[in-house]
Amino acid sequence: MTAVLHTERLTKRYGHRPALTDVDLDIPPGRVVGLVGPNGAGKSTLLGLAGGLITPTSGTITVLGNRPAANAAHLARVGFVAQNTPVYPGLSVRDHLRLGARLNRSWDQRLAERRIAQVGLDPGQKAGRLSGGQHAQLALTIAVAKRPELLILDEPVAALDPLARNQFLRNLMEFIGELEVTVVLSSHLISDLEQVCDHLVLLSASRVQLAGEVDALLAEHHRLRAARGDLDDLPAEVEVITAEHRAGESTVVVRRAGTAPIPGGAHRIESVGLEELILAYLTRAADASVAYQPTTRPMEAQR
Ligand SMILES: Nc1ncnc2c1ncn2[C@@H]1O[C@H](COP(=O)(O)OP(=O)(O)OP(=O)(O)O)[C@@H](O)[C@H]1O
Repeated sequence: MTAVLHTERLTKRYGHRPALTDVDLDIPPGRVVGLVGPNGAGKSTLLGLAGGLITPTSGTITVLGNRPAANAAHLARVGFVAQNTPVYPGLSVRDHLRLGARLNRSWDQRLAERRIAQVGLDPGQKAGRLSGGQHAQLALTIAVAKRPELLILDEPVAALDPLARNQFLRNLMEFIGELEVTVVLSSHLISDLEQVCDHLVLLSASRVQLAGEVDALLAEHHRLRAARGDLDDLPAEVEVITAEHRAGESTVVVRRAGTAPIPGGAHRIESVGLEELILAYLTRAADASVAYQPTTRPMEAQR
């Protein structure tokens, strides 16, 4: 199956600052991919590279079998909603749909009008007068009405209130079903991603820390509880992601390769949820970056 998004050692630096380092990814078609990571992890950079807004420093990226934004026909196959997708303030919602129809050969006017009505946007309203949430809904409508094969959404729900967010995600799921589109969606709201994503990419400090199908990742990870010290000698196939020690008990999140047996020392083996899994990897990445931080004490004070 040809990957919708394929990268090999994809790297982007701004000056000396790495935004993305040696990223190898394969996103199969039909997935809804949640892209997560702390501020500055490289999420927007990855999405910008996929949308052809920026170019790599090294490595390669292909989108739908071609380089990003290769030509007009290729651009038409990708819908992109950035964090602050521009609209024309002086044009009405209806004008934006007209413009979309003129610029996109595969434009679906009925889909666009239905969506505008569903989310309660007034077609006569000037885009410059829309709220942040309404603005996001208009940008998404334009992106889906192109009937893209790949829909890239950079924190689309950040500006929405909880009710609008819920409505946005329900709408999105409806459209995903109808359009048979692959979606890559970045968000800090893990509970939202949990509702819609079947694939996960976790970035931290410019690198991919975890990637794969959500169900497979959840099946590979476990929470072990044991008396403190009983989990000190885990076999090599059982990788410790995070460990917490409290009141004589250790709680450890582990990744088990294949069918390697869980060690006998654990008195409880529990499954983990997506939020716990993501937090475990983010904690590990944050701990690693603290461990490698050079001391910030001035030389004078150290003497
Ligand atoms: N145009 C730019 N010029 C210089 N540095 C940049 C530029 N864009 C991003 N960066 C840097 O690249 C790194 C990754 O930024 P990016 O915006 O991709 O992160 P992010 O994961 O999307 O963050 P957030 O969750 O805050 O939106 C950061 O260190 C950021 O400061």
